[in-house]
Formats: sequence, structure tokens, C-alpha cells
Amino acid sequence: MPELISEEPATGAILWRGRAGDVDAEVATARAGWAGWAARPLAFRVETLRRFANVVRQRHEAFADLIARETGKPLWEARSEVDSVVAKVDISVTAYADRTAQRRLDSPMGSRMALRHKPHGVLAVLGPYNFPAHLPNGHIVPALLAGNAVVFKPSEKTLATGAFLVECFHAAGVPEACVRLLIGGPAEGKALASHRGIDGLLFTGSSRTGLALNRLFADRPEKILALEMGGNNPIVVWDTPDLHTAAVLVIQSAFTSAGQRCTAARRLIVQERLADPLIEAMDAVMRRLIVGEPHADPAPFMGPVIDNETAELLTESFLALMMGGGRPIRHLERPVEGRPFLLPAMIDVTDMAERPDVELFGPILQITRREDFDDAIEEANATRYGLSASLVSQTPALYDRFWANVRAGIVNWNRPTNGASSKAPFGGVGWSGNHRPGAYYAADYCAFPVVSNEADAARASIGIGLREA
Ligand SMILES: NC(=O)C1=CN([C@@H]2O[C@H](COP(=O)(O)OP(=O)(O)OC[C@H]3O[C@@H](n4cnc5c(N)ncnc54)[C@H](O)[C@@H]3O)[C@@H](O)[C@H]2O)C=CC1
Ligand SMILES: O=C(O)CCC(=O)N[C@@H](CCC(=O)O)C(=O)O
Repeated sequence: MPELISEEPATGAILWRGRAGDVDAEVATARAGWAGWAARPLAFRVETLRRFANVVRQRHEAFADLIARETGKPLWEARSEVDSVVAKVDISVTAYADRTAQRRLDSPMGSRMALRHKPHGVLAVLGPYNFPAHLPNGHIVPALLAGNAVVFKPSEKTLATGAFLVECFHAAGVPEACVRLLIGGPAEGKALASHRGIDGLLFTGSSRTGLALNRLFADRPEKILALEMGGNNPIVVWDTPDLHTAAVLVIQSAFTSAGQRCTAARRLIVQERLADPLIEAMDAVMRRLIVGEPHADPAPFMGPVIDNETAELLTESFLALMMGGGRPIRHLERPVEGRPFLLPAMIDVTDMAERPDVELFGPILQITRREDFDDAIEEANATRYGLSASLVSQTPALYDRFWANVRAGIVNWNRPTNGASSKAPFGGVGWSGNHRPGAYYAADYCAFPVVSNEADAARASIGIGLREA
């Protein structure tokens, strides 16, 4: 088995090493553990998951420190990721009751009809590196709550965080057989996704991988597949009187987490008359943003991207935009030799004939100027993706038009594209998802509805169409 190594992006220090796991063995263990967990009353599973939240609370600082070191994100942001892991339990309990509660339905005299939900069985969870605890946890907690067992394969770039998360479930009393950690990379991910012993796959990651998984599941309609994928998200700035606030909203949208959020704004579409002053206001703030190590003092606004390879690919993508006619406003500089820190970059692509519709998962913002609001919406929709979209404007009627016409699963008004709430459904259209939104609606894909038609005694008669006896 090949060795896997997790490095700290900010320093290059080795954080974790281990061997790839055995897919067959993990699936078999989860299958053996599943029925016992599913048979437990819901109250028991709720109680156990509340204990999990308490374990994470107790280990909060160690967990945040690990996430910060393994992803490179600032410590303050890693702390808020751990807060989201804790909050997920109560939100999922509420969501489960709301979305999948047992219900009585109208039924003929003398009988009863009930709607109940059943778990699928063994669910595979594949996680991304940018939120290595919160996002897989957003599948795992609702899956366990509904009575499923889980085999979780974290991203190969954040294995230590994945292992820490699973250990918290076990420490809280979730049976070890019911949450399995599968160490591995894409090959193990593929083997898990193809495994006959799973009943479904809950995926968060890139659209490239998600599309491959969608093809893999094409002849397996009996298995549930939830895909949370990437975005090429627009933020439109129009008729706003406060350019400083607009600039901050755009910067938060584009550069929080070094642009490594699926909901990050990749494209700013700005009213022509506001473009120069807005860019100037952004530039003034961007010059002051601290890019640094996760634990640095003063705290950085953003850390490095995940690794050198990613930093190099982003640099190449920025150069390709320039070669294609983009006009750089702030270059994508690498301030620390040999480490993947990047300074946030902006490029005006208004005059580019062909703009590539790809997700550049890093701190690069592409700017387009538009005279007309309908053109701006058309530009916002000029993408195969459809995760998040924002409008910054003082005019309610413009937001009504934006909301009605923009193609995205999360639509925001005077709010950033990112920072979506776990209390709402979270998902996109097009290449961003397969209409199985997560967060509050994860309850829907973790259990399926079954109707129970019931009568205490068998009673039947044929009223029409019988010959005389
Ligand atoms: N819509 C959403 O909720 C979110 C989406 N993302 C997206 O995730 C991406 C960043 O995460 P990455 O880790 O780079 O994604 P990725 O797609 O490279 O990897 C995600 C997971 O899939 C596994 N994997 C990779 N190739 C596979 C294959 N062929 N078969 C099976 N498994 C495979 C990886 O090992 C990892 O565990 C971005 O595109 C981002 O937009 C990130 C967070 C949230
Ligand atoms: O999944 C949830 O509970 C809510 C969605 C969420 O946390 N979204 C975050 C991070 C997603 C990402 O970009 O990777 C956000 O919208 O910023």
C-alpha cells in the first residue's frame, strides 16, 4: 500500500503519514454495524450525536489548530469551522424532524395510513480539502441520525483532520462499525464509489470528480447519489451609493479562505459608471489585507492555498487570462518563495473574446463591465455552473429581476456569495449539484419515504363485477 503524507501548506512540515485503507474491509464492517444502529430509537441516536457535539466542544482548540495547520486557513477561521461542526448536530436534529417526521395521512374508514422514512443502509462520504471537517460532517451527522452507517474518505490533502473527526464520533459512543475512516486518494474514492456494498454516495468536491461519479452511477438507479460541486459564481454591483461597502462585500466574497470556497465570487460584473471607483475602493482595501501563516500575529485575513501545485496551476490560469486579452489590475503574486501563498488578484476580462467557464479555486477575481442590467444578468448566467450569485444594489425592483432570472441555488441581495447558512438548503444547479441540496435538506437524501397502509384486521369485499353466487 502506498504511503500518504499530509503537509502543512504554510511551512511544508509533515503533519501526518499513513497507509491507504482497505475499501472492502471498511464497507464490510459498516454493513455489519448498520442494522444495530438503525434499530436504535431515534432518541438514542440524537443523544449519541449530542455527545459527539460535546466531545468536539471539549477538543475545540486542538481541532481548530489541526485544521489551521493542515489547510493553511487562519486560526480564527478554523475555529469557526469547528463551531459549524458543533452546530450541525442541533440543526440536523431539527431538520430531520421537519423534513422526515412521521405523519398520518388521510385514509379510508377502518384503516390508517402513515408516512415514515427509512435509512438507506451504508453511505459513502467523500470530502473536499477546503472545509475538511465541516463539509463531510454535514453529510455524516444527518446520515447517522437517519440510521445509516457511513464510510468516510477524507481528501488526501486533509487526512489528519478526517481522522480527528472520526475519532470524535467514536469517543462519543457512535459504534466504531458505524463510522469508518477510509484513508486514501482518488483511487480509493473510486473504489469506494464503485463498491457493490454501498447504498449511496454523498459527495462534496469538484465538478470534474462529481461528473465522473455521476457517470459511474448511471446504471445504478437504486443507489442515492448527492453531489455538491463547484461554482463559477457571479457578484453583480449596480446602482449602489456606498462603494466602500460594496468593495468589502466583493472582497469577502472573492478572497475569504484564499478564494477556496465553492461559493466564492469568481466574477464581478459591475455597472460601467461604477467600475473605476469600485476598483479603486477595492484596491485600497486589498492593499491592506494580511496574507500570512495561520497562527501569525496579527492574524491574517487569508492563508496560503492548499499546495504548491495548486498555486502553480492558478498562476498559469492567470497568465492564460492575460494572454487571452484580460487586463491585470492586481497580479497574482507569490510573496513567499517555495510556499503556496498568493496575493489576491483582479483582472479585467471585459474585452476577452472567449472567457473560459472554469472554476479557478483560488484568490482570482475576473471583472466585467456592463451598461445594461439585463446584459449583466445574461453575463451572470454565462456559465455551466449555478451555485451562488449576489446582487449589490439599492433598488428592490432590480433584486426582484435578479432573483427571478439568475440561475443559482443560493441568491443573495447586498450579501456576499459565500457564508451560506446551515439552516437553509445548500446546493446548486447546472454543474454545481444534482438537485440534492445539503445542509438543512441533507435530511432528504439520508432517508427515503415509505408509506405504511394499515388496518388492524383484514377486511375486503368485491362490490362490482361479481356474478350471483
Ligand atoms: N458545493 C459544495 O458544497 C462544495 C464544493 N466544493 C468543491 O470542491 C472542490 C475542492 O475540493 P477538492 O478536494 O479539490 O475536490 P476533488 O473533487 O478533487 O476531491 C473531492 C474528493 O473526491 C475524491 N476523488 C477525487 N477524484 C475521484 C474519483 N475519480 N473518484 C472518486 N473519488 C475521487 C478525493 O480524494 C476527495 O476525497 C472545489 O471544486 C469546490 O468548489 C468544496 C466545498 C463545498
Ligand atoms: O453546509 C452547510 O452547513 C452550509 C453551507 C456552508 O457552510 N457553506 C460555506 C462553505 C462552503 C464552501 O464554500 O466550501 C460557505 O458558503 O461559505
